[in-house]
Order: sequence, then C-alpha cells, then structure tokens
Amino acid sequence: MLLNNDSQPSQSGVTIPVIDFGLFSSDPEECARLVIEASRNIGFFYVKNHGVPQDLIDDMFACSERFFQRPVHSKSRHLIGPDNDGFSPMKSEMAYNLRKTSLENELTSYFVQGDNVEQEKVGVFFKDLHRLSRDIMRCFALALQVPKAAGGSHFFDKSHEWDAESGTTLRFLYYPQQTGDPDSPLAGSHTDYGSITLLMQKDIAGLEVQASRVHKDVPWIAAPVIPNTILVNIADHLQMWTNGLFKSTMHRVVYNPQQLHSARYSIACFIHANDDTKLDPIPSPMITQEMRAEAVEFEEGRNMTAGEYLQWRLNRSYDYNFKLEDA
Ligand SMILES: O=C(O)CCC(=O)C(=O)O
Ligand SMILES: [Fe+2]
Repeated sequence: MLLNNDSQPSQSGVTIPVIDFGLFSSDPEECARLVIEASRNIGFFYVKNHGVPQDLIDDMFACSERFFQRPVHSKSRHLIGPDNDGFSPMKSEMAYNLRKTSLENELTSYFVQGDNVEQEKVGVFFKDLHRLSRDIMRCFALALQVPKAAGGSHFFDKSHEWDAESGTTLRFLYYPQQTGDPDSPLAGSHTDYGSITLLMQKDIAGLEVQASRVHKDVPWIAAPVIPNTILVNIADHLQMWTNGLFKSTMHRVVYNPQQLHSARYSIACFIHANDDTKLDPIPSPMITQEMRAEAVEFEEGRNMTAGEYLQWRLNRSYDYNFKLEDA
C-alpha cells in the first residue's frame, strides 16, 4: 500500500488522505484527481490550505465552550424541533444547530450570549465554510467530467446557493467530560444526510470511519485531529447523484480516554443541496445506469428532493420529546 507523506497511517494501513486544497487554484486537474480518488474509496479526506482562517475557527470553538459551560437549564431556551435548529440536550453528546436563516435572529444571539461581534463572526464563519464547500463541489464536477452544456465545473453551483432554502446547518457539538466505554459509541454509526460535511475537531479525537467498504478486514479507522485541516466527508446526496461512485461512509464517535480530563468539542457544517433539488444521477460519463445497485441503500431517497429527504431522515432519527432532567 502506498502512503503519501501527508497521509495518516492507521494500524490497518487504511488511511484518510490529506489534500492540499491550494492545488484547486494552482492545478485544478490534480486537485480533482486527488479528491475523486478519496471520494470513491474511503469517502473522507482532510483539506489543508482551505482558506478558512484558523483564528476564526479558534474563536468559534471558544464561543462553543462558553455556551456549553452554562448549566443545562440556561442552554435550553431554544430546544431543537422539526426545523432542526437550536439545542439538543442528549447525555453524552449535546449540540446546538444553526440554520442559515437563524444567523440574524435570537437563536444565534442566544448562542453567543448577546455579543454582536461574535454573532457577526458566526455568520462570516458559516459563509466561509459554504464557500469552501462550493469550491470542493466544483472539484467534484471537474473530476466527474460534467459536460459544459450542463454547467461543467459549475454544475453544483446552482443547487448549492447560499440564499436558497436548504437543510444546510452549522452544528456545534459538545461531548462532556465523562468516563466511558470504548466499545459503546458516544454518537452511533450513521451517514450524513446532505451533499458533504465539513468537520473540525478540537484537541480530542474520537471520530471513527467505517473502512470495511475499502478493506473488508478493517472495521473502523480513527480520524485523528490534524491541525490546520478541515475533514470533508461525502454524504448521502452525492452517493445518490453518482450511483454509488462516491461513498457516503458510516462514521461514529467513540469515547476517548482524554475525556476523563476534559470535554470534547467539534463543529460540523452539513452542506445540503437546495430543498427543491432532485436526488437523481447527474450527467457524467463516469456514472452509468449499471452502477445503480451501488446506490441502492438510498434507493428510497432517490424519488425525493433534497428537502423531502432531510425531513424523512430527521423524522426517523428524532422524537422531539427530550427530558431535560436526563440531560
Ligand atoms: O463530533 C464529531 O466528530 C462527528 C459528529 C458527526 O458525525 C455528526 O454530527 O454528524
Ligand atoms: Fe456525521
């Protein structure tokens, strides 16, 4: 197995590659080659030189820490509901979700405890991540050789507009200081529901990625914290759009012994296509009808739009009757 210098070797030899996203400007073809390689295999890759300022990311983690350090009852004014925004008070994993439409309202203001400067920064951060996701999607369109007539490398632009209604969500995650069992996940295995997810982990690792679709003998590999990178994962829309060429890979969060001493924080930005986007295969010479069986696990989603698919997945994963005394 060949390891490039930047790859993170795991014990098994299966790796999540690190891609220099600066290549997107200097050598887009090479960038596309690296990105498609990762997307067809493990379905996860790190990007460095991604253009989101590190001090902004640090600042967002600081906001998150300040918020989650508050007592549970004072975090719970906006409990998560069918709109998928607000606070979700689970025991070993808590989260605060913001939608694009929440940036200027009370939901974000509450998260930053009324600090206008921080509230504005949350908006800048969210937009930066959205811009990065569109660049990554351009790389995909280039790699998939989408015909010029269909938009070429800009194929995904129109289905991923900042101003359009979509399920795109910024999620601040908190895994409290705790004892735990390494065999019992803090967040159960799942795939993400959108196009791609951008993930930042702070200091403490815990994310694991199911590697068995790459190497049948390797069930899970760790996704370590790599400074100055953002972890990208392929989510369900892309697996459906590509008839399974791109892999929406299962992942989970497991207990890390460092959590005996401190809480774990991560931030995920779930990028979704505009609500009215169909989840049918996209025009690409690399995607054929015969490949359809590969995407079959999401077959039910195929007849839905992105908006309908999100609602369907959320309805299956949440009942909104949280018991706060359990949190
Ligand atoms: O906290 C993490 O590292 C990952 C969380 C995750 O996979 C999710 O919220 O979908
Ligand atoms: Fe996830």
